[in-house]
Amino acid sequence: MVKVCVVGASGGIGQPLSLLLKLNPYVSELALYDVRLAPGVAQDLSHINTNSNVTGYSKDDIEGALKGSQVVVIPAGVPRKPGMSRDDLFKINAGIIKGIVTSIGEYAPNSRILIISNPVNSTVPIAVEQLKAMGKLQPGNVMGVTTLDIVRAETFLVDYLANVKKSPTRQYDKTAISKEVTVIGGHSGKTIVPVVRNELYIDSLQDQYAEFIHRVQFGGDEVVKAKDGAGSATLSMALAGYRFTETILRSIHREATTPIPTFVYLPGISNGRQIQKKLRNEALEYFSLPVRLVDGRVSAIDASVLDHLSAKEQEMVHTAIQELLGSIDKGKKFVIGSSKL
Ligand SMILES: NC(=O)c1ccc[n+]([C@@H]2O[C@H](COP(=O)([O-])OP(=O)(O)OC[C@H]3O[C@@H](n4cnc5c(N)ncnc54)[C@H](O)[C@@H]3O)[C@@H](O)[C@H]2O)c1
Ligand SMILES: O=C(O)C[C@H](O)C(=O)O
Repeated sequence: MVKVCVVGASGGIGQPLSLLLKLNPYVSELALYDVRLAPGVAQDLSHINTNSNVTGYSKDDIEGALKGSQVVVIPAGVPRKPGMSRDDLFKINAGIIKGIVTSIGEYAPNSRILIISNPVNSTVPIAVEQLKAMGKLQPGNVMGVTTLDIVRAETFLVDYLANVKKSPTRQYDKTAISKEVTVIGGHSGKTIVPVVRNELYIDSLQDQYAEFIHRVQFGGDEVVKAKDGAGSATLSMALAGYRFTETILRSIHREATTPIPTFVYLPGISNGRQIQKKLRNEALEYFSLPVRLVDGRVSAIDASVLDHLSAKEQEMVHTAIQELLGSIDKGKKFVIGSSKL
């Protein structure tokens, strides 16, 4: 049985994510931490009659929340408003993530750390560098959550295919088609690279293929615009964050899991160096790719998806890498300063 801690539990993502985790049979203890309102959210959830115990921790007790946690999920920090990029959140969220990860290094150094807070392309490097500086880094434990991009890609692919002539969706159910698409790279605009495994689908989409790619890459903007100043994706993100966390929990319980993409520190993973070569950029330290899990930790990267990329997908990977290099560098510099790089 597992203690899961949600840091940022009172927020737009934190609350529905905590609700979903309250329903998970593998969770024995759900620790909710936030700088505001977490005891209230925990009291509310504690009236649900599933087996886990829920406790809310107030601002000054992150130690209590983290101690004994095997999994820590972090949706803490500010969300975007219309006109902002995810990178605009760096100013506030970089410090928030550094602080939270420092506490994790102190109180739950062996936990799996699932980072939702944006900009993911920089917050994950911040977490890794901070743990490194503390001598507490276990690279397979630090995962940037990119699952929302996959959820979107699955949804949009089915939507587009349902509307094109000669659609193969008439022959397959939605779940089967969902398995034909994944997303690699990073979590922002052009760093998001949707990969459609079945060429038949790309052919069917024709000129809507470009539209499909754009919607996956900029799906976050659609939500930010529609929420009109009230924040960004929360409910679809809670579902995505739950899907990722559930996979980690199943792996901890020795269940076989299919490789799931996550944004990881390549040099720290067993076959990470090979992946850097495969991506033809040995300076690239982070990338999201499907990973194999052992005990809920990344044990290796499954890069088979890279072997079958179309020319267009290769071009998108190249573009993604150029942008990622800058965002990663910015995250690293925030922790270790430019002089040591
Ligand atoms: N990875 C993704 O795919 C993805 C998707 C959607 C949103 N996000 C990001 O997730 C973050 C949260 O989004 P939201 O909509 O839930 O925002 P929100 O403002 O509704 O909630 C954030 C919560 O974090 C809390 N918080 C702030 N500083 C904290 C700290 N130091 N310790 C603990 N809690 C703290 C706040 O009190 C608040 O309750 C944003 O950065 C957003 O950009 C990422
Ligand atoms: O778009 C955002 O700022 C939130 C999130 O990263 C998303 O993709 O919805």
